[in-house]
Amino acid sequence: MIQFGIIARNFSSSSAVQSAIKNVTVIGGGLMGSGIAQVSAQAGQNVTLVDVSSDVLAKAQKSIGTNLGRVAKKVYKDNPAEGEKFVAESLGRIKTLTDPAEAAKSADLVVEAIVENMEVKHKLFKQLDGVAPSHTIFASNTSSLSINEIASVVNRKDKFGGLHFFNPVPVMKLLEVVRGAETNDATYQAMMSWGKSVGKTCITCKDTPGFVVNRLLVPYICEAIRLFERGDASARDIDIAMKLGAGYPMGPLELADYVGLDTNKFILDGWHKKYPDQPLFNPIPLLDKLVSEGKLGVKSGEGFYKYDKK
Ligand SMILES: CC(=O)CC(=O)SCCNC(=O)CCNC(=O)[C@H](O)C(C)(C)COP(=O)(O)OP(=O)(O)OC[C@H]1O[C@@H](n2cnc3c(N)ncnc32)[C@H](O)[C@@H]1OP(=O)(O)O
Ligand SMILES: NC(=O)C1=CN([C@@H]2O[C@H](COP(=O)(O)OP(=O)(O)OC[C@H]3O[C@@H](n4cnc5c(N)ncnc54)[C@H](O)[C@@H]3O)[C@@H](O)[C@H]2O)C=CC1
Repeated sequence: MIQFGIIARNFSSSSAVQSAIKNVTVIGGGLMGSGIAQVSAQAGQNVTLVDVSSDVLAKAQKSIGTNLGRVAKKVYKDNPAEGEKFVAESLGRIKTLTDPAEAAKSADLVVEAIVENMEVKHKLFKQLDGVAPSHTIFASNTSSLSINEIASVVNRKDKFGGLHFFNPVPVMKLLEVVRGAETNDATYQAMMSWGKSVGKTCITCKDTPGFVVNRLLVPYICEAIRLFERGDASARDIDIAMKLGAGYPMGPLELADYVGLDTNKFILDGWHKKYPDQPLFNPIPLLDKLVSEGKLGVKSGEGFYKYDKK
């Protein structure tokens, strides 16, 4: 229920925050990109959702429709017709494309949520920099890569920053707004207002590894995996401990499965390579083993727990 309050705020005119950004291009239609497209569209913005795969785009449209339905059912519980209108209008604001360059031509803001790979992100932003209007702001939703390093390939470094959302995007209330070394004040202010306009509470972060949340969350999850690996407690007991003893909505091993064990490993390995003297970032043999066995968590049907395959 608490989560729902923020969803309602996205489009309640009395409390909505206005943003100069009206046309948003979201690149990557997976887990995060589809959520970012949803919250933007339900806040009244024109959204272009881009993915290299048209199958992914079809799947994204379906899941956005389902999640908007969840919102409508709650907000318009006494007025189902209005709820249907809300879903149809929000969906109507999202168009899909497979060509990022085409999509960037009309964007005030591009939010990138593609695969967590520096080379692939560089290739994309280099291409977009050549075609997007000069006023267009570029932002990355990266979990663990450096914003400055991603921005290094574009000319508009002053119009580049990080907009880091959390999974599930329609529910999680936080947005980390990351100022890169060259992000100018106007870009930073525009990102903050845009974040508020899509219903998020924004915090300001420097371009440090994991910003705020992941810098704390990833080592915490890793310590839980190490504790389990040592045989100090069962997975169930570790999760119960942190839910009932610390008030977390999910235990650390459940959360690791939810985020994806491959994603956890990718973040850890990247930081270990960059900061080999930080013991919190040391590789974890159990995590490596699970990932090598294809046990990636919820998405693969098994991680620390077993799940119905989606
Ligand atoms: C890796 C990174 O870079 C950063 C990250 O994202 S780190 C991960 C951050 N995320 C977290 O820490 C998530 C922690 N977990 C939670 O907050 C909660 O367990 C949860 C919100 C995921 C689920 O909550 P829950 O109470 O157990 O389940 P549930 O009752 O099904 O859902 C609560 C609400 O969220 C909605 N919801 C749940 N999952 C949803 C989804 N994927 N999309 C849209 N809505 C969703 C439900 O409809 C429900 O809404 P109402 O209250 O309005 O009915
Ligand atoms: N999964 C999570 O919990 C979170 C992930 N992130 C970050 O968000 C980004 C995306 O993550 P997910 O949504 O989980 O990944 P995902 O794998 O669900 O989606 C990525 C999508 O990008 C598409 N794609 C890849 N290259 C592309 C390109 N050049 N042009 C257009 N589309 C392309 C893929 O087809 C895929 O559909 C990553 O940088 C990740 O680190 C941030 C917060 C949380």
